[in-house]
Amino acid sequence: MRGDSIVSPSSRLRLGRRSSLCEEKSSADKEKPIGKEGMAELIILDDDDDFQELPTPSKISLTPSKFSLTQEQRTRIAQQKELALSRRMARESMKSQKSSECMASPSQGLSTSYQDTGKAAALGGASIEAPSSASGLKRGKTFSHDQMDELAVQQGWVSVRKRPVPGTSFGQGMSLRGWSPGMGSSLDSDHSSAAEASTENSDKPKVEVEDPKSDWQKPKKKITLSKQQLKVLKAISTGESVFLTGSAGTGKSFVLEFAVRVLKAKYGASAVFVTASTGLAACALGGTTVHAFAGIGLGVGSKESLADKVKSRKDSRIRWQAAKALIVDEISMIDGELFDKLDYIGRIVRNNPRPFGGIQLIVTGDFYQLPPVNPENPQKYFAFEADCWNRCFHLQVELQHVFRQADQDFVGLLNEIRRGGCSPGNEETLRQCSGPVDQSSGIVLTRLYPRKVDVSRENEQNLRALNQPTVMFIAKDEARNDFAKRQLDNVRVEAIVALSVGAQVMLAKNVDPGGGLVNGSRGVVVGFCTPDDPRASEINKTHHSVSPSGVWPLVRFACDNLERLVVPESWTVLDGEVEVAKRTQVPLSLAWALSVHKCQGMTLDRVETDLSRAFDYGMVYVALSRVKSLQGLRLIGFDPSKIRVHPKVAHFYEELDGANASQEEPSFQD
Ligand SMILES: Nc1ncnc2c1ncn2[C@@H]1O[C@H](COP(=O)(O)OP(=O)(O)OP(=O)(O)O)[C@@H](O)[C@H]1O
Repeated sequence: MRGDSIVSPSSRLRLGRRSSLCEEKSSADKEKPIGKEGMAELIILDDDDDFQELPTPSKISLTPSKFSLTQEQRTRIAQQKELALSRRMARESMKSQKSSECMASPSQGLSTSYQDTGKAAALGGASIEAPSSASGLKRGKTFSHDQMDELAVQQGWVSVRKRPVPGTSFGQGMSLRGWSPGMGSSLDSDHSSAAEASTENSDKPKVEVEDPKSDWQKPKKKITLSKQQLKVLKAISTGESVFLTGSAGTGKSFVLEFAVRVLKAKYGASAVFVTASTGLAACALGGTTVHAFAGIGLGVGSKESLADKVKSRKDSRIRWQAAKALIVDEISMIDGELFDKLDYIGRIVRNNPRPFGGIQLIVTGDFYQLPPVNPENPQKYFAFEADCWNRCFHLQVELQHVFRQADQDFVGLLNEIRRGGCSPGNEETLRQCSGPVDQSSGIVLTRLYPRKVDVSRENEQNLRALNQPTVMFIAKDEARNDFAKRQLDNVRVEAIVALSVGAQVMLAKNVDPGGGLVNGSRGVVVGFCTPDDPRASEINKTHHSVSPSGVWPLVRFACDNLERLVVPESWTVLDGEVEVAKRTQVPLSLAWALSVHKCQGMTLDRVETDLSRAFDYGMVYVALSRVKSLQGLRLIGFDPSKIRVHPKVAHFYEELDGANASQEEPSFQD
């Protein structure tokens, strides 16, 4: 591990402290005080204040389905409960051996509450508190699991299939709690290994916070921000612009989630814009692409013409002028030319000579991961090559402690690959990962492929192997012209989606970020709602062309194990603010296999990958670093020559290290 890890403002990187971030203030967006102890405010925010305020690109459109509970189902539930309870007890006993001041005590973990949102379900704990909203029930009264299971079904919080569907991988049946976190979903966050790793660290984490991703399936675990993470959040809370980098799994996105809360508390939600380089990353944060925020369409053209375009369009002009903080995630995929253009537009549209017109910038990403696709100007391939880059940030911070993987040997191996190396010992370790991975728990391996064509082949083969009738969904596409129509190829859902019962699927749109249903959420098709069902006939009134057979998929999602009816969604292609094309389709794609590009930013439990055809910089590193442990990795076709690092990236991080070494402030390490 390298020494200092925070690049504190060196003369090269530092800007003077800004007392105020922008001139214009309205009563609506007046800065809210965050108090002397800015971070204290940060960590005591209610979960209700959580990310529900994030801009959601679409309305919630998935509705839980209801079924009645049979005796057979009750028996199965009881079996699942026993299993869950024994797993839980084993976990708790392991945890108690590693007791730590920064984690919830095991006794806390043994009971949990149903939440008032109605999405609650039981853990394997001994007793469960009923929601206050449940009719006839008082908060605080405890119920057996059986009572709660029945209550949950009666109240419509959960639904239970009448019989298991062949090929179903999630929980193999109808358990209310058969899902264990991280079963191949990008958004499952099981912090146990991470928290354990952090407690073993000598740099005692400072602040306990509620994990914003905790859900009703798990006890709310206390998680602890590392000193570095805390330092970054403090800087952000005092209005500093920060570039936050670090290897995969160091918690960049995790810090961002808190940063969004801090900034919204400070400036008001309407002045904070959450963006990312790709739609997938943006959706995971509940934001939009940086192009959409900027109102620059595809971003082609001179910076002057783009600034004119933004100024002439009311919506985009108002957005730029209202912004007090701009968050940009996955910066590695934004090229330097575009970054300079954004800086220019900010200065011109806001009539303010400071970088980005004085907007506080929070930029995150790891340049060792995937690079920009087709950068406009090869001289400015990476964002750090932008002329404005070093003027933009008060702080450039490289997080050091990896939370995603607890095994330090694996972390060392990944860090070596990140920097383009692979020692003979590590190569041997990876070659030994070619054997089968334990799938007895029903967790299906996610296969990662460098090329999209392999992803399609694999998904199609698996669909055929189910040997179930296939239902076709045909997108309704609308476009102003041929150019706009071609842009629909970039939309995250295919023109034709073929589904069968048992198909492993992934959501292609953020439909309910608060409920965990986001772009990338994993699920399984458990049935189809037929046209005689009132819900289906309602959808068919407007979207019959999408489903010629008039049926609509019922999907059980991993995030909460609930079955939902999935209805069509629309994706639009904008040129600036003008809608030029639109696709309407069921927001699902097959998910036995994923492309490496699609999985950047995800945490996966079990991965199988063939990287012999990896072609881009950082691709091998991105694929391998998704998985939490070597035990969850099946690697076939490993070729060390496919580990590629762009020399400019290596140079950038050497400079960052150099700046670290010369900093005067005490160093921070995890
Ligand atoms: N302080 C912490 N305590 C416990 N868990 C943490 C902490 N910070 C991050 N994590 C967990 O570590 C995992 C990886 O975090 P995250 O996805 O934010 O990393 P990242 O740096 O954005 O990774 P990538 O570069 O791959 O996108 C997540 O499960 C996250 O919840």
